[in-house]
Amino acid sequence: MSNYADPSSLASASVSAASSLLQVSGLSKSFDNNSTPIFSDVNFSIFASQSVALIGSNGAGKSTLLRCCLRLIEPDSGSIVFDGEAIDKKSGRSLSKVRNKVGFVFQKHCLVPRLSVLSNVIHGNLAYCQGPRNWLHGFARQEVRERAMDCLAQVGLAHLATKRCDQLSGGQSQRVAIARALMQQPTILFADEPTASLDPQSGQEIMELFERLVKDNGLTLFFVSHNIEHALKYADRVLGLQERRLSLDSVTHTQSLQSLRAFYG
Ligand SMILES: Nc1ncnc2c1ncn2[C@@H]1O[C@H](COP(=O)(O)OP(=O)(O)OP(=O)(O)O)[C@@H](O)[C@H]1O
Repeated sequence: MSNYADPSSLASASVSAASSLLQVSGLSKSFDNNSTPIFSDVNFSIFASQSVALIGSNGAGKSTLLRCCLRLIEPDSGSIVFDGEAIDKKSGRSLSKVRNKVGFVFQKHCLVPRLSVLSNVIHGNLAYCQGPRNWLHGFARQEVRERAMDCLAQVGLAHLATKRCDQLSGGQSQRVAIARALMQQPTILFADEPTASLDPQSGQEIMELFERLVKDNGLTLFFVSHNIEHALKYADRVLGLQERRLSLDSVTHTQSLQSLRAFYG
């Protein structure tokens, strides 16, 4: 487990923004004006090279919270400091610049089915490209192609570079999605239920891949999961949304399957 300033309590928001990669303070969100918020006054910090799991029942607001952290969904109130920069008031290009530091992996990997694995990974570089020519890997610069191959090697799929994505298994597709996210050279990876559609073995392999990326590459991981065994095994810290609050913020080694099951009530 990584060493970090202790977030074993809800006090993590008091740690200074300078020491955290992502600091969220007083975040609230409701979808309809004046309706009961999905969550309110959420405070937490994520530190570099940490793996942090976010758990909670269906509908607790996990995906919404993840997206609010980058203002992909606009929060109603609260402040967000990412990599030392307040992003509350940013817009346009300066907000995109911050978002480019974040790799996203979803339950549904959203690959382009008819394109090759390599082309899909190269798409991860689009944020850094000017013009549409780079959309096709045939036009991508050699260094970009080499980096894409390197990302594929990191997820163990270099040998499938030329295969079409609609010929991959679910686990392989998720690896391609991770390679595509790595192509962005992210500071942090946000993963929303990355193993939910995978069988237990493939799901574990994906979590082991994340673990390696955190330990060996120093990547920071923020993942949503309903799998509390994964949360305990692969996260340094676990956050839990319940009854519209972030009511759990704990290092995982003080938690157990029993305590996390109890959290679900
Ligand atoms: N765009 C939207 N408009 C209105 N309500 C929404 C919207 N997106 C989400 N919600 C509502 O917000 C609540 C939280 O949804 P969210 O998807 O964040 O929960 P979750 O904890 O990720 O759920 P699950 O574990 O089932 O994926 C739900 O009641 C959902 O219906």
